[in-house]
Amino acid sequence: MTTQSRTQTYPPLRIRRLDAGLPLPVRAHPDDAGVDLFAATDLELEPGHRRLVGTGVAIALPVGTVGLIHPRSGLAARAGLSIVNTPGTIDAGYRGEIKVCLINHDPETTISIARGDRIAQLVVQKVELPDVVEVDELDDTARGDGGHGSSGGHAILTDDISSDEKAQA
Ligand SMILES: O=c1ccn([C@H]2C[C@H](O)[C@@H](COP(=O)(O)OP(=O)(O)OP(=O)(O)O)O2)c(=O)[nH]1
Ligand SMILES: [Mg+2]
Repeated sequence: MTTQSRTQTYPPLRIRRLDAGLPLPVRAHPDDAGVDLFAATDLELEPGHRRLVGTGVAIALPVGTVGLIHPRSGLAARAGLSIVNTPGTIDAGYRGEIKVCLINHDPETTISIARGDRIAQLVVQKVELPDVVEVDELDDTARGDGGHGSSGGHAILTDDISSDEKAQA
């Protein structure tokens, strides 16, 4: 028995199939965030290689939303497949084919993808569209300009450890 279900209705996601031989992309489960996208072509990705792959669909997102193209975790864990520019950004005004820049992160094994395989997922989110306004000063905050590990607790790279520390380790 499911414990939760949709309580809200959402505007439909308008998808145009550019490739009638592929099924309409859908969510694997009704409450999933991602709509799975198919590969429109067969391809082989050698270790470390990347390829821009068509999905055979175009969409019309409402203004004020963005489509984010995320990798699928199963393929990432099993095969090392990911997306170079993850998450890819689909602008509301884009009407071309959604393409995915796949990359094989596995150091040894070539990944074979067949036309019709689900290679990525589209997540639609609301987005702010503020005008860009130049200012001379920014307000003070507790963090200020500290970043990139300033709060500590990050992993130490082997090369960061001095030879004395290595000897003690
Ligand atoms: O993974 C992606 C990312 C983008 N796009 C499409 C939709 C998006 O609206 C357009 C532009 O994407 P982006 O702004 O990320 O690329 P850019 O390099 O800045 O190109 P542009 O100058 O066209 O904005 O390309 C895809 O099909 N797949
Ligand atoms: Mg751009």
